[in-house]
Amino acid sequence: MSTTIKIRNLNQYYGKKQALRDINLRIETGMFGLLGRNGAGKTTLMKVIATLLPVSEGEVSVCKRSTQHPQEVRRIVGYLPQDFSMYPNMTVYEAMDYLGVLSGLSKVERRQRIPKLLERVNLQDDGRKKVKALSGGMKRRLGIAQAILHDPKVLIVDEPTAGLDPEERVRFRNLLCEIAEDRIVILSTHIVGDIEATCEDIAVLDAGSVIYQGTVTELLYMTEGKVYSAEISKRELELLKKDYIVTSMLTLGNNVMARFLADEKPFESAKLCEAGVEDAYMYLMHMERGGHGC
Ligand SMILES: Nc1ncnc2c1ncn2[C@@H]1O[C@H](COP(=O)(O)OP(=O)(O)OP(=O)(O)O)[C@@H](O)[C@H]1O
Repeated sequence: MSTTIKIRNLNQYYGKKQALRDINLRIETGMFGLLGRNGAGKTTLMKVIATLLPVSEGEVSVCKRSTQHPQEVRRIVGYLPQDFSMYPNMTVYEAMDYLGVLSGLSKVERRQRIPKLLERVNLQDDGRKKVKALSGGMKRRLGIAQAILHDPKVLIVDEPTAGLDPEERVRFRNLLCEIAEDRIVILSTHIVGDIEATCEDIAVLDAGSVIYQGTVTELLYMTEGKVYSAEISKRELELLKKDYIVTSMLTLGNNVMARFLADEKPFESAKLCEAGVEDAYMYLMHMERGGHGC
C-alpha cells in the first residue's frame, strides 16, 4: 500500500477563527518538515492529520483512508504532541506496557515489541526507571517509542527538540531519520536548524497558509546570490538594518560581522555568501509580507 498523505482544499476553523487557509499538500515516505512561526497553524494541521480535530472543510487522506473515518486512520498514525507527558509514577516499562494494552496488543506482542522499541530509542537500560526521573531528552525518546508502539506508517512529531541540549537534539533528529526510512515522519518546528539537518521536503506555513512547498535545495536556490556578509561598525549596522534584512550578526571587538540579504552587492566590502536555510526562510517571510527584493 502506498504511504501518501493527501490534503485538498483544507480550511480549518476554531469557531469563527480561521487557522488554516486552502491547504493543498502531498506528503510521501521520508522526513517532511513543517516550518513556521508561532501561531502559523502547524499544530492545527498535525492534529487534523492525526484525526484529533475533525476537518472543517476539504479532504484529508492518509494512505487512502479518509480522516472522516478516524479509527482507521489512527491505526496507521502515531502522534507525539508538543506537551507530551505520561504516567510519571510508572516505570518506563510499565508505562509502555500499559499503552500497549490500550493499543490492543496481546501480552506476547508486548513482550516482543517493547524491549526492541526501548532499544531503538536507546532506553534499553532505563526500563525500571520512573518516568518522572527521566531527563527531557529521554522523555522525548520515550514519547517516540510510545508513538510507534503500534508500528504506524506515519509518525507526527510536534516541536520535538525545544529545550533539548545540542547532543540530545542531534540524537533525537537521527532517531527520526532512521524511523523515516520506511514511513512518513512529519516534523513540525520553528527551529530552522532542525529542518536543515534532516528534511529534504518541506512546507512553510504563515498565518494559516502554505507559502512554500518543495525541497530545501530549491528553497536555497531561490536565495542564491542574495546573501552577503560584511564587517562593519555598530553604527553602520543600525543603518544597514534600515535597508536590508539582517539574518545574523557576530560581535568582533568593536565591530560586527553582519550577514544580510540584498539583491545586488550593496557596497565594496560586502562579500557574497552561500545561502543557508535560515537566510532562505527570512527571504521567504520578507517576500510574503510584501517585500520587493531586498
Ligand atoms: N483551541 C483553539 N481555539 C481558538 N484558536 C486556536 C486554538 N488553537 C489554536 N488556535 C489559533 O489558531 C492559530 C494556529 O495555531 P497553532 O497552534 O496551530 O499554530 P502553531 O504554528 O502550531 O504555533 P506554535 O508554534 O506556537 O505551536 C493561532 O492563531 C492560534 O491562536
